[in-house]
Amino acid sequence: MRIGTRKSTMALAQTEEIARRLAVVAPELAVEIVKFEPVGDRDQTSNLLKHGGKGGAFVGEIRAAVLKGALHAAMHSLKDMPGNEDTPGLVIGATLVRDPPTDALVLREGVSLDDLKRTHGKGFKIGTNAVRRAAYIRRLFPEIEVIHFRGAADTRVRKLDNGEMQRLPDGGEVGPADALIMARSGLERVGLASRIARDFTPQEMLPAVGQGIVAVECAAHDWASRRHLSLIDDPAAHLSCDAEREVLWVLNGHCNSPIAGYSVISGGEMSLTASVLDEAGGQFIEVTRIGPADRPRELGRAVGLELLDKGAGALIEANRPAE
Ligand SMILES: NCc1[nH]cc(CCC(=O)O)c1CC(=O)O
Repeated sequence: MRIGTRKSTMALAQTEEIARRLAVVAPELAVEIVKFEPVGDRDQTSNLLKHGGKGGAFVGEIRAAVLKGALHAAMHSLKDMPGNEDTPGLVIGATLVRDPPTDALVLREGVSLDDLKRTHGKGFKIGTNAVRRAAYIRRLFPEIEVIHFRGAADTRVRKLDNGEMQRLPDGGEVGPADALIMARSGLERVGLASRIARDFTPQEMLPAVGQGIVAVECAAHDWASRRHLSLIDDPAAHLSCDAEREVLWVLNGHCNSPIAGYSVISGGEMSLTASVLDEAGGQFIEVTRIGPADRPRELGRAVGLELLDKGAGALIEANRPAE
């Protein structure tokens, strides 16, 4: 099985995890990891919107290789997979057991959490490229300055520590950052979890749809690969994937939309919370519903429709990038 992946430290760690799990359940299968450097990684300056958002920037080239048969499978962070359109011919063959879904604060060396608290965020620069994180951090620390910050997980922390400026698409630059907000799971995968100064609970900062879940995509007609991938599929993660992504689908979420969604399964029930914010964090619509865990799409649909009833559509359209 040839599995395609980005070549960042985090992506390779995720793909190696897939290979390890396949080796346990299908020892006869030879796995080859094929590294790609998609445009979103080659260009470290532009806003991702220029490359068709996260979808175009990170997953487009690898998907094309699966579709033409050059790869049997593609590794994706589920969080980075576009949720408002299908890719005909491809299916998610496996979702791995979910890693911690939450976001965390990483401080520049020499800066303490007390400094941040004392200033109530004043004069502090927090780097992130995610509209959702920017919106939540502005709710938590209203006076904080949020700056555009790009790069693979380990690169981002290195830029923070070195006090590097972030180049901007318009030729200017911002920085240096005093802190970053990043996914705990990503930091763990690149061996930087010890740098976490504070974890945000899902209540403080609702995770992105699919955060912490590694997905493996394959061709719909490739039954051999589908059978192998089904052996490493975690049913609970797959149910959460289906519920959370249904919300994105109903909301027609684009790559610049501040949408969050997180589900928890307990016994036979699933609780799904999703929210839509504006970038300034001033407007905030949140919905929670509970339903049978084995009907995740129904639950996701109900949550998505209730968000629309409460006015989410206008917030999402206001942030939609021009075509
Ligand atoms: N867009 C980058 C990305 N894609 C997935 C993760 C890690 C978390 C995950 O697996 O969901 C990250 C890094 C981050 O958000 O800090």
